[in-house]
Amino acid sequence: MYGQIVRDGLVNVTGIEDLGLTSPVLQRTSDAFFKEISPFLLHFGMFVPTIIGQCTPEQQAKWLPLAMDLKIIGTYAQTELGHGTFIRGLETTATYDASTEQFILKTPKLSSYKWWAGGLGKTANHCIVLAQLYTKGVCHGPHPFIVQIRDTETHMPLPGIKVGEIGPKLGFNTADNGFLGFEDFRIPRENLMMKNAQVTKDGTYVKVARHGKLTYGTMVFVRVMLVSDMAYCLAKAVTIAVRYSAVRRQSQPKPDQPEPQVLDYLTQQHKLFICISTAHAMKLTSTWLWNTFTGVLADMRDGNTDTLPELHALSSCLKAISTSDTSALIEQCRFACGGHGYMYSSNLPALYSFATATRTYEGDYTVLLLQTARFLVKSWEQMDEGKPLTPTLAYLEQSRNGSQVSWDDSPEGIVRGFDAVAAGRIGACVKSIRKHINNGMDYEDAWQMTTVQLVGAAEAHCRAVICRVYRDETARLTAGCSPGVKAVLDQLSTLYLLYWALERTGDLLRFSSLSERDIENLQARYEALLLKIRPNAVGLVDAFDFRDEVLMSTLGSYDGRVYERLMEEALKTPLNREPVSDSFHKYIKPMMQGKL
Ligand SMILES: CC/C=C\C/C=C\C/C=C\C/C=C\CC/C=C/C(=O)SCCNC(=O)CCNC(=O)[C@H](O)C(C)(C)COP(=O)(O)OP(=O)(O)OC[C@H]1O[C@@H](n2cnc3c(N)ncnc32)[C@H](O)[C@@H]1OP(=O)(O)O
Ligand SMILES: Cc1cc2nc3c(=O)[nH]c(=O)nc-3n(C[C@H](O)[C@H](O)[C@H](O)COP(=O)(O)OP(=O)(O)OC[C@H]3O[C@@H](n4cnc5c(N)ncnc54)[C@H](O)[C@@H]3O)c2cc1C
Repeated sequence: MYGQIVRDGLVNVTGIEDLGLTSPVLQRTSDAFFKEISPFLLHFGMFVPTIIGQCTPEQQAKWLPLAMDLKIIGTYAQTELGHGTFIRGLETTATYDASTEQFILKTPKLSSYKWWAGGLGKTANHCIVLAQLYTKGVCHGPHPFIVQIRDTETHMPLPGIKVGEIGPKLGFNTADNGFLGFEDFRIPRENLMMKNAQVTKDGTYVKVARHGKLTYGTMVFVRVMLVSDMAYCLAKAVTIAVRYSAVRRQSQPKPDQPEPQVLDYLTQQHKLFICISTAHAMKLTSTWLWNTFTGVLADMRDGNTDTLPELHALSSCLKAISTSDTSALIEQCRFACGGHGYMYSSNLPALYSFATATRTYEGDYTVLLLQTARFLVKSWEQMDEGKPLTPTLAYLEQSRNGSQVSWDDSPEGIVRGFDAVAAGRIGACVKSIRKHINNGMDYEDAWQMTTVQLVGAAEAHCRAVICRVYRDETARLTAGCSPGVKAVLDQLSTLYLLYWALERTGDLLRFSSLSERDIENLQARYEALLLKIRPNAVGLVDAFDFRDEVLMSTLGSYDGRVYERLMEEALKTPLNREPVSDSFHKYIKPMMQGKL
């Protein structure tokens, strides 16, 4: 199994390399080899980006060619058995020894062991290790080190290294996630990645970066990438589910009529068409977020970190919401395919297990939304002090006078409605925190007592951002399209707004003049729109243009031969190699004969 995985991974990687393509393409082509993830994903997805983002030019000149030519294979080992979210609580230490100009790495107890790094179990021979940096008796917090853990000739763990595979998981089972412990393991001083902080030969700590969290830069990059990846995953899942729903015929709503395609049921359209819209919404939002990210990187290259807090807040909530929505909607695609959606050969289980993992890694959902909430509350307080708001929070101004937004069910009106909900929920959080403080709580406790509301406010902010970006980008990108294409894409973006307006009627009743009659109108418009989209549903998923080799699905293949493919896959299962399993003779027959 592992051998096949590595072989496929190398065919994929070297094939891309031969074509001179870059690692984002690796993502896409690896899907033709793996239903889940390549064992080399962490190498290209985190090890290489960290060398680029955390090393000096001299260090990059040493390590980058080796990594890009696969002369070394790396991963990213930050999380430990005892800590993942709380990076400042990481226990692995790197203590500088000036007499030898080395760092001594230690995992002082079991909970300090690195745990989870993809590819660490059996594939990688190097890794980025986040460790608490000690020099001259002072701890300077978590810093990144590049560490060789295996002999590049024999692949044996180096002396002082304890490394292995963590065992089966819900998914990601082609990623050999591993554990790693250090017993007084020494590395050269130069293996501290020194772009943002340095230690001189005599052990003096020199802070380079003006912003204390640039060490966390790789995580921001990956979170930005994951939004795009979720769009891609969801597009695959809804392609499978819509094509299957066009093939599947079931039940007889009208006597003497043939069984209809299940795609003709309004409830099936309700399950699936939001998935098509959401894939588009997240793809357009991810491109917008990527452009924001590259803009902030450019600012930081000019020494300006002022735009980093907004990027952290955006990447945090968009990663949280895109992964949460995708997990839920891929499961909804699985539900829409009945029993066959539960078959591994449908590829929906693998897509789900991949997406649901992404809701956790690279920052847990709740934790990241609270990061965004921290930025929202700070922005509200700055608005109260008359300071300017960042672009994505401009809508807070409308809440300054506290007047209720009048409901307008046009697409732009609905977008403004979501702005009002976000502003209202943030304001409610600020009010709650201030109430608790007035009742004698300190700020930290007042914050903790408001965290349920804060998570909701961050989600509302994120939903408002997605709605606005999706609406604006659709208008911009369809300006030059044919009327037919424009009409269909407008239907999808309007469906997204109507769907979420109906999902958030409570908030809209609270923070706008939405009435019960307005809700009835929304529901009627939504249902009518489902019927309008139905004729184009298969065409819309075909437009995602997934080859069968990438979709890897018995239900979603282009030719629609679902039952033949299900049977073909069934007959391949090892249990069907012999008509009678030897377990019959060993166990079942003796049991039947009372001999067990
Ligand atoms: C499979 C994917 C397929 C395709 C994707 C394509 C490419 C991706 C490639 C590879 C990825 C593949 C697989 C990934 C495998 C998974 C890897 C991992 O999971 S790596 C480990 C990830 N771990 C985390 O994300 C940990 C989350 N925890 C944190 O981020 C922090 O600890 C947290 C922010 C939660 C809290 O830290 P703390 O020190 O307590 O900070 P505090 O809240 O006090 O805030 C202090 C201050 O700092 C600001 N800040 C915090 N984080 C950041 C940041 N990242 N950037 C900038 N600023 C930050 C925070 O806003 C606050 O500022 P103020 O004081 O408010 O000014
Ligand atoms: C498939 C997979 C692959 C991974 N790959 C890697 C990898 O390659 N490299 C790597 O370093 N790591 C990796 N990880 C680890 C991942 O980054 C962590 O699991 C993730 O950051 C969550 O941290 P945790 O496990 O400590 O969860 P915890 O933070 O312990 O979460 C447990 C619960 O506590 C809650 N919680 C925690 N802090 C707070 C708070 N401040 N306020 C409110 N609630 C809170 C969480 O919301 C959650 O409900 C991977 C994980 C998975 C699942």
